Amino acid sequence: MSGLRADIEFRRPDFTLRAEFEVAPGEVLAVLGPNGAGKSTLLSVLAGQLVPHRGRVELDGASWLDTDRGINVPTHRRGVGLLAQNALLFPNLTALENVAFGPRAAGVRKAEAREIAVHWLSEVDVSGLAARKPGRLSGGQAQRVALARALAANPQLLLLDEPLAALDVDAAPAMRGLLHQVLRRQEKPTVLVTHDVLDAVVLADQLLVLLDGCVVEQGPTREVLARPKEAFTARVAGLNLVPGVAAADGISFGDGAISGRLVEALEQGESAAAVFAPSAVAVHRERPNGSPRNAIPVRLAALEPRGDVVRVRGVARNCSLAADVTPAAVADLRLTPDDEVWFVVKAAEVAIHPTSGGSSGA
Ligand SMILES: Nc1ncnc2c1ncn2[C@@H]1O[C@H](COP(=O)(O)OP(=O)(O)OP(=O)(O)O)[C@@H](O)[C@H]1O
Repeated sequence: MSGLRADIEFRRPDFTLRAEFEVAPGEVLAVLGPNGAGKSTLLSVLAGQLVPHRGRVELDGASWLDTDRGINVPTHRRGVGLLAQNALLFPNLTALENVAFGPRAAGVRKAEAREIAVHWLSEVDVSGLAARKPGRLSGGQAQRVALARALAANPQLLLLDEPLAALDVDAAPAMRGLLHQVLRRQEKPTVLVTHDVLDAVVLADQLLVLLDGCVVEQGPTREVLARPKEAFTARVAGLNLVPGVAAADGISFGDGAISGRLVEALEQGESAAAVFAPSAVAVHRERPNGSPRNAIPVRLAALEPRGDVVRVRGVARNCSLAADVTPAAVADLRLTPDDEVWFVVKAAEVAIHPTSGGSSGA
């Protein structure tokens, strides 16, 4: 089979990681989980830096690791491209020389390695910085060069380890948008470790949630996040996420629509999601008349006290949604599970993100 297949069991005295997954060529798998869940351990096993007690890792049918057969291909022969939190560029080389380094190390002639580097610097939108050394690059620019360097080596497998975590709030969205563009053109499998659910929404086709070394959720990103089974996933998701397809000023979602702010340019019909916070949602018994706000029909599932507010959970066309309202509002509206209500949210509070994957989910 082509793509990545892994079945791993890694033990430490107080910790065991068990995970089994496949990532098809061109697909992105996001691994999400709290501190200590085992995300870095999993990446290190894929990269060959840690050897598990039991396991198999295969890429395009070639075995990288098979503990039963005593196979363990060393890191430098796995063809893994790694983008870490920090760019880790060679300080004495220019951006261009940093990117050309991988091809040169693989025996490509100087002029050709330079051409490859020029191509990848342009793919990540930093052609103008080719002659600069890392000391004169911003964090976001350095991370783009590091991405170009990882891709220029023509890796069999791309590993992204919290690639946006060290960027400031201005640089992270731009880099996320760039990764979205670059990864959708990739033909190799990618594994992305992240704390940020938005990275999974925008970049990943598949999502694997780890808790204490165990896989607690696994499946298409939008399905897992729209219908989280685990409280942890619902909490990290923390945001309402409605999968659909891009429409004029938002998404269409079944026979309804949700308007919002486009985070990136989107073509109509492209797969997209509307993302908004539970605190932005008001709950109404009747559909508000003549209001420009979004109104989504919801069947209530549960009411959970959370500090000063009550989290009202409901389901709209198979998608779990949450609203945070005051206890007084819950009492006024006499909300109880199974009620049919309207979740109302202003378009200005809704972000429309492109999402990975071909299926519309609408
Ligand atoms: N070098 C090590 N030696 C011993 N135990 C370790 C080592 N590295 C990690 N651990 C432990 O293994 C478990 C998994 O850690 P891991 O770093 O894979 O988690 P993580 O999900 O990447 O966490 P974070 O989000 O904090 O980076 C944790 O219990 C951690 O304390």
